[in-house]
Amino acid sequence: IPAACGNSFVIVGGGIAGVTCVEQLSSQIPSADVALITAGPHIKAVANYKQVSRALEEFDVEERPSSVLEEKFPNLTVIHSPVKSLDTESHSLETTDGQVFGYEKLCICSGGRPKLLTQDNPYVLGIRDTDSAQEFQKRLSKARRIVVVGNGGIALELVYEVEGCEVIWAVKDKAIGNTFFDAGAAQFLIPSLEASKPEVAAPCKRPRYTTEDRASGSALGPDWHEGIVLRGAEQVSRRVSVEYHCEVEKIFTSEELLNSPVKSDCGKNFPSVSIGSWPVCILLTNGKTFGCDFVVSATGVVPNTEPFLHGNTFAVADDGGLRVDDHMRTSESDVYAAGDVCTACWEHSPLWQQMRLWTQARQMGWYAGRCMAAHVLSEKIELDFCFELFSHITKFFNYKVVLLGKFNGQGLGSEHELLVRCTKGQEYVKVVLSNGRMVGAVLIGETDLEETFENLILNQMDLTPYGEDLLNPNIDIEDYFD
Ligand SMILES: Cc1cc2nc3c(=O)[nH]c(=O)nc-3n(C[C@H](O)[C@H](O)[C@H](O)COP(=O)(O)OP(=O)(O)OC[C@H]3O[C@@H](n4cnc5c(N)ncnc54)[C@H](O)[C@@H]3O)c2cc1C
Ligand SMILES: NC(=O)C1=CN([C@@H]2O[C@H](COP(=O)(O)OP(=O)(O)OC[C@H]3O[C@@H](n4cnc5c(N)ncnc54)[C@H](OP(=O)(O)O)[C@@H]3O)[C@@H](O)[C@H]2O)C=CC1
Repeated sequence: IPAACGNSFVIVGGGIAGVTCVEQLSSQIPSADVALITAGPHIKAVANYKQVSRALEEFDVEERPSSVLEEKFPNLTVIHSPVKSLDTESHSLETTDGQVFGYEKLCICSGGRPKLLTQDNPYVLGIRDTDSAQEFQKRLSKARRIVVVGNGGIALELVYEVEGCEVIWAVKDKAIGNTFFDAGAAQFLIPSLEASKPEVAAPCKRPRYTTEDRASGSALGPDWHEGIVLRGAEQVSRRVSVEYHCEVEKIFTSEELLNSPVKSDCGKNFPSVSIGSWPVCILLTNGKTFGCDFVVSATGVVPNTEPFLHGNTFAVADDGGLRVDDHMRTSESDVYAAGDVCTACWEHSPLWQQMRLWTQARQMGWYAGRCMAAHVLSEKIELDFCFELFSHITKFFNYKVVLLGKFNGQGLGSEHELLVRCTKGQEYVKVVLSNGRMVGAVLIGETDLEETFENLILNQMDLTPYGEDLLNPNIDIEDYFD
């Protein structure tokens, strides 16, 4: 092993968490030597950052050459090579191209990878980065029917965006979108799946993930599908059938199918299709079988700790993430972690929970950078305000979606009540109250309520006297609480 060259700070991962961490550290201690080691040729950076309210933020994400970052921070070196191994005892790591780096403080921001239903099945795809999105697009262009498994963010986006191909959507739950909302919101959204998609009026400001871009390894993010054509081989618009309350029993390739007992079932639901015409067939736990061109496994992510962290004794959470404390420190000394790779294991604010999202990757990266700087400068630092209240803005089925606090009553058991207001095709507003105080909200559509509700959640005012008037559309709630 060549002698390790010493860097004060090393950050692994050029996604949003890693890059934000680098930016924060380099701004706070401009004289510090910082190395960013990342597997892909590009880095991801936050652009057009906008603080929508105290807790809500919006930003675009740009894929940039690393030289842009190096020009901005002269003491930064970016290395494009995957980390192969880490030795926390000697405070050094080695990349696959044989370079060895020492560190005073290290931050691991290696993200996550799709948690696939099954490994090594060529008919089961996951979507994570530019490469996997391109592979999906290529396969889709020749597909007549796909099966999407999973009920979270990627599935919600795909079933709405894919055209020219029949989509069978298999969900474990009794309603769609269970990671983001409840059955009421799902009912509000379902008609959008049956209607045709509205024309997109304004072009997307964010960079498109074109086929020229090589994979960066970083996760895709907001609007990733707007840069690519998600069209199958058929001349039909969107056609989605939802299979509720089921999981995958088995996935058969056509060869396996020829000798399998489910052979006669396959095609039962679609009698006009001969069994042999599909390359793969999926058997669901509700007893139905579907032949299809391929299966999309949109079944979540696993933190990216393999294989380079082997040989160390990191404490790992149940979800596979590196456990971090309220200063983003892992269990290994001088090693921090941020973004999808880590699991927040401090005692959470009653209104916050971790979700592996773009915003949290930025916030954690930024806070980890601050903590690393504070620790070398022997300064005190307290958990940042951004971990007080969970907040997320996104878009599903072309509706603006805002989630605040315990938006699904997470962890509240039966100790909560719900107020709901819904206007079909326009808005869905749900408020979660606990002991008369607002603890969460789901706002779908242009409700304009996010700032007021955020304040009501943060100030924990007793709302009992207002009763259902809280959602009375004839009362201007903003004035009410001024
Ligand atoms: C299809 C899709 C759509 C999404 N849409 C949204 C959305 O609309 N809103 C939202 O909030 N979130 C969304 N997300 C989630 C969001 O993209 C992630 O939470 C976020 O990008 C995580 O950032 P990260 O920096 O932790 O990890 P990543 O972006 O995954 O970055 C990890 C980095 O580590 C590098 N790396 C990995 N292993 C090594 C190694 N051994 N050595 C060196 N480098 C390594 C990778 O190359 C990469 O640069 C989406 C995710 C996907 C997949
Ligand atoms: N607009 C946005 O905010 C978007 C965010 N993302 C983020 O990107 C990441 C990846 O997205 P995605 O893959 O959709 O992950 P999610 O975590 O959002 O959703 C995964 C879904 O798959 C279900 N699931 C897990 N295992 C199985 C299984 N074996 N069979 C059937 N269903 C299963 C989960 O159910 P259960 O929860 O019951 O385990 C859950 O409904 C997530 O962090 C997500 O938050 C992605 C796209 C858009």
